[in-house]
Amino acid sequence: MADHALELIDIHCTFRSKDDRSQRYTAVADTTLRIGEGEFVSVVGPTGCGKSTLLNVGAGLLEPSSGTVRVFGQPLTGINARAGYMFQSEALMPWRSALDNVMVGLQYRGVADAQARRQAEQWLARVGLAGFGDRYPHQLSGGMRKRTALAQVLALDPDIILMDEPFSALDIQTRQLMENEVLELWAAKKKAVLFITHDLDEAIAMSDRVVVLSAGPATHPIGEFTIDLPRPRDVAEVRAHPRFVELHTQIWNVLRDEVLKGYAQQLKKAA
Ligand SMILES: Nc1ncnc2c1ncn2[C@@H]1O[C@H](COP(=O)(O)OP(=O)(O)OP(=O)(O)O)[C@@H](O)[C@H]1O
Repeated sequence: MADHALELIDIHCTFRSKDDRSQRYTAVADTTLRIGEGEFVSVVGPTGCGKSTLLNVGAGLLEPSSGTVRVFGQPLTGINARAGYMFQSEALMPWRSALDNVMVGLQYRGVADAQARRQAEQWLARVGLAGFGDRYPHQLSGGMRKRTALAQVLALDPDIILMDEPFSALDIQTRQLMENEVLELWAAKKKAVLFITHDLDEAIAMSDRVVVLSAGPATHPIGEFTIDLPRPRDVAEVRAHPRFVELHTQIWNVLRDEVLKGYAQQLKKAA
């Protein structure tokens, strides 16, 4: 069905255990996740449950042990060329200026230098960094580096955007500013977004749909909620909406036990 931008169908992912190489660890099992064209879907789950694993499968960076990935109806083989990714960690090249960091993906795609420069400048301006193109990553604040990374992804105009806790390292005010900016840019272009987060408030404030994953091993979806809050949204203001509070309670009721299980597992691993 072409009305899905990304489909992960009956995905299983097993890894060799880090502690005992003869053992296998099933991180993800029986997981089906579909993202419609233009839909903003968040995946929440306890720490270490398999959120990034699923995102990597959607990106084509990790081949699942079994299951199918489809991109606009076509089976995915290799890297997902219709997707752009934004990860938790810094992806900027420290030896390149902000402008060069945004330009590099365009040049790699064969865009001529002058045009790549023009487009990169436009994208830096759109994310609020006009005039900062000649700064190197170490000369930018954490929020500015995230904006540069966002411009880098959006400049390539991907049909699917995969985001793995992109703002978790930011202070709360910068984070909310960035979340609102992402929502504005998304509303203008309506790309399919798969957004991974620990933060239930962030997931509800941003999304059309929130999928809750169980604690591992064999993580799988255990709840799915349509977020019927009005748009456009301001992520700070929407938290006071009575429907937000209601949805938060409903989702947290599903998530709470999994978070406790995940936490207990982390403690056991650390012992
Ligand atoms: N390449 C790998 N080899 C072995 N185990 C792995 C590998 N990648 C992930 N895992 C394990 O699979 C599980 C899920 O990891 P994953 O990073 O997907 O979780 P997560 O939900 O994104 O974590 P976090 O919330 O901490 O970001 C973890 O137990 C992790 O140790």
